[in-house]
Amino acid sequence: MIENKVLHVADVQKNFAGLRALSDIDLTITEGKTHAIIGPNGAGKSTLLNVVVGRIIPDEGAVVFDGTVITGKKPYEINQLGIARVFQTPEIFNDLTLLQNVMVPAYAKRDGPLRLNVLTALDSDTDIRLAAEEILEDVGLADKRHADASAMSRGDKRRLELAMCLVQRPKLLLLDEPTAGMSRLDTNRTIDLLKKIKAGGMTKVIIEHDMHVVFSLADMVTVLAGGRIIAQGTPEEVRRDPKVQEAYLGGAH
Ligand SMILES: Nc1ncnc2c1ncn2[C@@H]1O[C@H](COP(=O)(O)OP(=O)(O)OP(=O)(O)O)[C@@H](O)[C@H]1O
Repeated sequence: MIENKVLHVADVQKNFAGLRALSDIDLTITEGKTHAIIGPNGAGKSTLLNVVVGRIIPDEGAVVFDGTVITGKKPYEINQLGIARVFQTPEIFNDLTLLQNVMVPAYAKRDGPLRLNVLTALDSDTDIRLAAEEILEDVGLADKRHADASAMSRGDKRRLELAMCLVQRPKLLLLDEPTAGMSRLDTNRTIDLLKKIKAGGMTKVIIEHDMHVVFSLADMVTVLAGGRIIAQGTPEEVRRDPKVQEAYLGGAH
């Protein structure tokens, strides 16, 4: 079977004032798979994600998404091409209801950078409203759809932000520590939700410190340390790799 590569990060380098944050990063992500990126603090994981979404321009190398070089494109252009990102800290609109929050990115995907009249359109566009309601159902927030986002728990905020990405029906979903700060119960609910999304065939890249989450979800794991890839493989291969145990797991887990 020929596997389709959705994303290719090709020989990327990034320096910050003399600090080498990313060195010789060459990484491919296969369609339909969940690919975890792990590594100790400061390994370069967030920098790599920022390069993919266009927030950071690499000094060298390129990112190819779905056959198109996206290096140098603006974040909203990359988003429109089909990459959505869930942030470590949810970026939601506190003054809007949950439903309105999910409708806003659906407009952004359809119409480009936000239209000035987006808030008045929120009440009138039936297709987008129905799509948003469906996604809220999927993430288990349908009964709260008319509540203000400001009143939500942290776990619910993170699920709302996931819904805001899913409504765009991205080809590639990037998740930056989706379970950070969650209770074990909320973590397990998030794992179940992400498994459900996986069944729908969406490709995902997930940065995660929680090994329970990584081993529950990932088909492939890339390990970064000091801005370099030190290991890649299935979760089992990576778990057994002595370099990984030394650099990341400390040999203790
Ligand atoms: N904008 C910046 N300016 C200067 N240095 C930066 C910048 N962003 C990141 N760095 C440095 O680059 C290195 C990689 O940081 P990055 O945030 O990508 O690591 P990380 O693996 O995501 O870490 P964590 O798990 O702690 O979030 C670190 O040494 C960090 O201090």
